[in-house]
Amino acid sequence: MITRGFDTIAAISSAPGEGAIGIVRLSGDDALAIADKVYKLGQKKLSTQDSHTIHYGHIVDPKDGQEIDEVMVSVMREPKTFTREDIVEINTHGGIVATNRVLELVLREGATLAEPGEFTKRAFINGRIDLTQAEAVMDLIRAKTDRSMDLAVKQLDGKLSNLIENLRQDILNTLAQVEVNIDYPEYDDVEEMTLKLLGEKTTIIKDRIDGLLSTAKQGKILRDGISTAIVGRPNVGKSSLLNALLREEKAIVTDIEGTTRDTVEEYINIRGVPLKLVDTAGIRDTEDVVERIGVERSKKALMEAELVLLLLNQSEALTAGDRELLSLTQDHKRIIIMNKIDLPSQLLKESLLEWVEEDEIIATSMMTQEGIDALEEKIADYFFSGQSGEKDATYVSNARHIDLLQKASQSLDEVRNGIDMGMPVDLIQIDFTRAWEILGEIIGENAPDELLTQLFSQFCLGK
Ligand SMILES: Nc1nc2c(c(=O)[nH]1)N(C=O)[C@@H](CNc1ccc(C(=O)N[C@@H](CCC(=O)O)C(=O)O)cc1)CN2
Ligand SMILES: Nc1nc2c(ncn2[C@@H]2O[C@H](COP(=O)(O)OP(=O)(O)OP(=O)(O)O)[C@@H](O)[C@H]2O)c(=O)[nH]1
Ligand SMILES: [K+]
Ligand SMILES: [Mg+2]
Repeated sequence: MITRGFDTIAAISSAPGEGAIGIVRLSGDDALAIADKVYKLGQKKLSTQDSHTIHYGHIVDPKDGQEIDEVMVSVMREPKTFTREDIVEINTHGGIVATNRVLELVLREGATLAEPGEFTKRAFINGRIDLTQAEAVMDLIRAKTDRSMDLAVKQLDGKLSNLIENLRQDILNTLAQVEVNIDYPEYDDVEEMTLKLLGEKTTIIKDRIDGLLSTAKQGKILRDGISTAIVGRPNVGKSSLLNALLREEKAIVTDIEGTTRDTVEEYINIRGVPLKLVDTAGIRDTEDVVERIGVERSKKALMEAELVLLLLNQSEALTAGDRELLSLTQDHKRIIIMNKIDLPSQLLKESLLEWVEEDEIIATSMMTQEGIDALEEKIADYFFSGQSGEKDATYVSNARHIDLLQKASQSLDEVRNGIDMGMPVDLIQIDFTRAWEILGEIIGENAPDELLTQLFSQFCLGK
């Protein structure tokens, strides 16, 4: 894909399906020439228009003169464009047929169908953005909460890139200083001085890398959300809890056991902590085929969850089913919710302490909303212990970045070991340089084709 280089690509850049306006985007040297072939408004030519202007007209099939759509066409000339190539955006009437027909026409007239992410890939290859910014484009599209969106926008702005660039510059400056020392060994203690310099810089740079790595756990949470399963036997109030947290009657609530048949997923923001919340079918043995499949899905959601909200009905005594769930979730990060405290109590907190830690328990009523606030606080505390207010911090959230930062940190450990073991400077320099190279991989320097293909193939078509 990368070697194809500079042909002119085209794709539908708006969401598939019906919409008010659809966008067919072209990028490359022939974008304007191709657009001219299909655009019609009197004698007007798009190729003679100023950059960053928009034009009313029609898309007409040059073969038979048939009018395809009434459009607005944006003309953007390189280099100040998304891809750093000439870009034409044809704004069609939204709808599957109009956008598809315009796309087919420009493909017939010389454009090549863009691969997923190819526009963004060109922005990267042409040097407008680095790899972390390209990855941020995808994160931005996928973001499900305000916090994950904020995180992606910062990365798109180059916040992470700048940090990485600065670290690399520091390493480079140090290496240059080491070279100078080696080239001019006028003094007897030059070796000692050089090792001292390397040692100090290694500590400073490694501290900064480790500092970034320490944000990884929270970064991942902010980006992906915490997968949270609401589980419990039938009728304990799981769907009522989902609705209470969403503040919306999303899931069906009835007094019939087995109301929820399938898992229901929602993204929500609880005090800055994004959750992927899954309401599940009440877990019990059942003859009902559909419900049984639902129960299997509940167990799967439970197993995959990072956080389990286990509901008990405190107006009933603990059942065998409750005990099974208590033991099944033992090794999970969990909150035990004693629900229905508006009803007379049959289940004492004290009797639960045999099974669970006191601070795992919280009491609620979905009828009176009592305890919802405390629950939200507990969830936020679990993951942020009061730090969720740090809006301006840079978080690393991407597994690829985390992996490379760890490797860079390890190379610096090697540098430190080398110094401690009295290794020669030129060997120590190798590990120091290695850290510089690894940091370069984060921003996509010398990125191998396979990596780019793999990364950009995860993008949407037309992006
Ligand atoms: N119609 C339309 N809307 C869109 C996009 C698009 O491609 N087309 N975008 C697609 O994702 C996003 C906007 N992202 C963009 C990022 C950079 C440039 C750009 O032209 N950058 C140049 C020039 C900046 C300037 O004029 O100062 C540059 O960085 O050199 C354009 C769009 C969201 N909205
Ligand atoms: N009194 C009282 N009733 C509640 C409370 N929470 C839920 N309920 C009621 O309990 C019944 C079951 O609630 P659901 O939210 O459907 O329970 P569920 O756990 O999702 O049930 P299944 O999906 O069937 O497993 C409904 O009639 C709710 O109105 C509560 O705190 N107090
Ligand atoms: K129910
Ligand atoms: Mg339910």
